[in-house]
Amino acid sequence: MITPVLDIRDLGISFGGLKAVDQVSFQAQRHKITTVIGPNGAGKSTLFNLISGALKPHRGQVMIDGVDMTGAAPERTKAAGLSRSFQITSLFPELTVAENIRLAAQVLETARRAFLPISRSARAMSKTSQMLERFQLTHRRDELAGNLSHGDQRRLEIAVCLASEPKILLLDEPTQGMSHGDTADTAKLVRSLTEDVTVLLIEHDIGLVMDLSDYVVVMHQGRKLAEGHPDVVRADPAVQAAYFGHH
Ligand SMILES: Nc1ncnc2c1ncn2[C@@H]1O[C@H](COP(=O)(O)OP(=O)(O)OP(=O)(O)O)[C@@H](O)[C@H]1O
Repeated sequence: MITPVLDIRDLGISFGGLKAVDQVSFQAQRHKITTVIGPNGAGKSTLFNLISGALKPHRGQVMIDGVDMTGAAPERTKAAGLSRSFQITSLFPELTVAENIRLAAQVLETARRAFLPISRSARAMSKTSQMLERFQLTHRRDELAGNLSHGDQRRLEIAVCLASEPKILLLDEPTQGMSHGDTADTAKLVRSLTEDVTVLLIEHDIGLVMDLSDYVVVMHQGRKLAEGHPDVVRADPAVQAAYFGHH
């Protein structure tokens, strides 16, 4: 049997009496895009916090590539190959575009080489150039990250996440606040990421979800309401009632 890269089993957490995530199970298949959707307050961000280790679940398990990482701190899930991009920008605005990427790529150097001067961090330097080119940011490499447009910042954030060569990328609304053109470019970019990583996405733009996702998990009031291929999920009457507001 093939081990799923991410296996969520019966995951749950409560805040006071509120079951924010309740008995949620699903698997993300390697090099595919799995998207978590659901109305506001459905538990999507909490689910991401449980997977990345920002929150410890009260029940259930998080398996990364067959290894039990339940409740492991974010540094450990990161070392296990999980990288997360936040809704709120997490770049260093006072560093250049290239420096932001190189900092993340520094983990590729062996421990012995990690503290070498920048000019001798060969792997990190080459990864940085590769990311700049792939994300069409080479012409902006020496610009301060804080001076980039919103769309470019979001793309840089994804480049930073990818620079450490993770197995799984958690993207929380990568197109939020983007123009129509930037959204289309980012969708293309996210699709191309599956060459390298497995993508777990939170996205509100339902058109984008249907275009982009290989698999959709629908959450509602903390629970998994449905899962499957985008077309199957869209046709599900329970999903239509809860999410699209139809009856
Ligand atoms: N730290 C917390 N303490 C108490 N309640 C919380 C906490 N974090 C989330 N909640 C509650 O848990 C529920 C799920 O919230 P969550 O942010 O995960 O939903 P979401 O699906 O990501 O929503 P949105 O689409 O609005 O981002 C909500 O009712 C929220 O108010």
